[in-house]
Amino acid sequence: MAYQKIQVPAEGTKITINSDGSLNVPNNPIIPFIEGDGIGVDVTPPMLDVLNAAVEKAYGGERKLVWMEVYAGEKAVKVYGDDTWLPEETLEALKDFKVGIKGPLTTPVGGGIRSLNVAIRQKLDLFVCQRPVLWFTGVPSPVKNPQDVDMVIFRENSEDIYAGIEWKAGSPEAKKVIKFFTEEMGVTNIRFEDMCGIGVKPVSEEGTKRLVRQALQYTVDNNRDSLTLVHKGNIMKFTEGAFKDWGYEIARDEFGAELLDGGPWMQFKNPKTGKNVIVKDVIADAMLQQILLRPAEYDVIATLNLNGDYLSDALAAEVGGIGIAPGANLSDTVGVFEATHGTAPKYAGQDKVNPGSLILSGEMMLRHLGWTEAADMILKGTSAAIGEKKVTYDFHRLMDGAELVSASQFGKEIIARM
Ligand SMILES: NC(=O)C1=CN([C@@H]2O[C@H](COP(=O)(O)OP(=O)(O)OC[C@H]3O[C@@H](n4cnc5c(N)ncnc54)[C@H](OP(=O)(O)O)[C@@H]3O)[C@@H](O)[C@H]2O)C=CC1
Ligand SMILES: O=C(O)CCC(=O)C(=O)O
Ligand SMILES: [Mg+2]
Repeated sequence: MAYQKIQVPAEGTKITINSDGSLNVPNNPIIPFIEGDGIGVDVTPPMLDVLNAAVEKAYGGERKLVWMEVYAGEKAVKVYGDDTWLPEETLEALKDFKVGIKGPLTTPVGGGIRSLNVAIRQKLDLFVCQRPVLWFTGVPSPVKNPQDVDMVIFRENSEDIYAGIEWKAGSPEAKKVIKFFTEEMGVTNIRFEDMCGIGVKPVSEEGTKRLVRQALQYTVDNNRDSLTLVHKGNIMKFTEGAFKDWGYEIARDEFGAELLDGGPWMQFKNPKTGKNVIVKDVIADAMLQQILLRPAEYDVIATLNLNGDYLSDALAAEVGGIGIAPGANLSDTVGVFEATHGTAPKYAGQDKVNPGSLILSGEMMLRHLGWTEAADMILKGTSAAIGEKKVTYDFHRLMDGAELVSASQFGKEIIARM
């Protein structure tokens, strides 16, 4: 496709998909990136620098990432004109080039445009939001044993109330939906019908199973101990409760799991290592307590969209906060990597915030490409920079004897230690 504003670099090559579904990664892949709103200008440049340096150090001149800027959010409006927040060609490029990375994008609260972040996930059907939570030695943490926090969240990314099916209180649409519920569906407990916003929470068997399948496969491939289904199925029986039931079903039908002590927990042998894998479930509110009090008992987590959003920030706090919380949005063919945090507008443009989340999202991206040597170097450099207490404001305010560095300097400290 010929792009209107996106400049495709001449020297790069496109990543393609092999017939077995794996990525065919050339030595000079073109990687689309979105700078992001707010602190996007602060975290994206150090991320690009660190990834370039890691690839150079790992492979000499043999491999190179060829960056291609694509636009979304405020920058898209500047480049394309009024009200073009998410140009069609940005979505096309992410789909076409298969692997990309993005900074955070602003979503107004209570009105205005719907989330561009969510739109990218939904339009590209990036149904997995994978967010690993791991403590780096020396990072300040509010829990006593942060080394026990080692979890990977698989958040369903395409359904639940994030589908954005809702109507404003008092609108003719809300009134029509409420009328349908009360007159045709026997609903008697909408308390204040006249001025009542109303939303819909779709959760499907297929949507649940494709997410839990990926989480179980990750558990097997990475020889992890357990998978926990997190849900609020006691209250929302046919959405969150069904998520739990479908999750156990796929463990049974596709991974050979059997009931443990009469159930509902299950177990199966990892076919690759022989290790016993436990499949369990926890109700979401209890889980927020469990991750604080007994983090060692949790490993891979599969959950619905909203629970996953809450859990991501809560768990990130245990290992230093959302300044160091990476993630990936994945479909079977496309990956768009992004940090867990948002645009933190009060810090925008100050070269102050922690670029660690986006840098570690880049680390995940390199691993996704199979460029593990470069990915390992980023982990090494990040761990060493923190270990030597060269940290941004978020860690500095909680660490004794640390040296405060800017966002860009933190990137340089990582590069110096790779
Ligand atoms: N995927 C995405 O693009 C996301 C976008 N958003 C959007 O971002 C906007 C702002 O959301 P908000 O709720 O304020 O959440 P943010 O994640 O943007 O910021 C909340 C707080 O987290 C801390 N923080 C965030 N990023 C960093 C960082 N890189 N380094 C250090 N600390 C950090 C800061 O804490 P402190 O004040 O303690 O220093 C900040 O005030 C909204 O429009 C929201 O919709 C939100 C989440 C994800
Ligand atoms: O899209 C947004 O504005 C918020 C998204 C979010 O909080 C998340 O994905 O963790
Ligand atoms: Mg969030």
